Amino acid sequence: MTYTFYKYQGTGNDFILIDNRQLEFCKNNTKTIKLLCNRRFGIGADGLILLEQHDTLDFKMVYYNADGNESSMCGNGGRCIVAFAHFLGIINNSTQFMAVDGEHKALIEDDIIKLKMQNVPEVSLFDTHVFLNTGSPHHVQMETNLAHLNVKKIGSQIRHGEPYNALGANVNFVTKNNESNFSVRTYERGVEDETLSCGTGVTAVAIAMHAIGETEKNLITLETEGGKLQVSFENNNSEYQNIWLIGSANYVFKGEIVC
Ligand SMILES: N[C@@H](CCC[C@H](N)C(=O)O)C(=O)O
Repeated sequence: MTYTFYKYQGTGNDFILIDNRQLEFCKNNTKTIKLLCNRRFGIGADGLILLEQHDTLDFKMVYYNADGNESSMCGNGGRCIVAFAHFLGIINNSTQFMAVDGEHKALIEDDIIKLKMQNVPEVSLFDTHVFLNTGSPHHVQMETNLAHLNVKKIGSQIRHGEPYNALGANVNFVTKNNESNFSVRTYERGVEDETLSCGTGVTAVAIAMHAIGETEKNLITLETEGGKLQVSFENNNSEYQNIWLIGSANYVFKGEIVC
């Protein structure tokens, strides 16, 4: 079968998007999805996302990492699929859609997509790092020399080591620039490399920095290798609520694949 694919990126986290409302895409073929995401033998992407129909909401998002496996929530992918649904004419400037971690609301203002994330009821603090789940599991640790850090090597060791082991976690390294601005580099599980930006990752970083007292702000700017993102939230009795991930999401190109 021939499918039209669309390439989108959100602060350099790039995705193949496919309109699968007819449920024709070979979604259980891990090898094919991995090949499509390969940067030398395929289209090249950090992940592949299917837009499918949902009974009560505007659409459903199905997310696969570049390794071909379906995974947990992707924040940048969530912002990209909203831009894609808008391009397809499925939605206007606001939407409610289903993802693997539940319902999400989103708002569109030009190329800025504001995505509401699930509440975060628990943030685990350790001497060296913070662990929390923002739709995907995230290890967050502060670093003084972010620019020279070997993110792939150290991130991989942490992702595969105790206590994460085979299930793994995404690993975020952070430097504080000021009360409301932090720089972040992320090693992504399922891509098994550093990506230019991770949406659930910067969300985790903003909340972690608040939880450990590095900031009292509730609107944080995160500088990633692929650009700026913003995260806003409320903290009520140690649960983080009303969390929004804000940033650009853009169409790159389209093409055809046969599989
Ligand atoms: N790029 C993502 C996170 C995608 C999921 C992650 N790789 C995992 O498997 O946990 C984002 O923008 O949130």
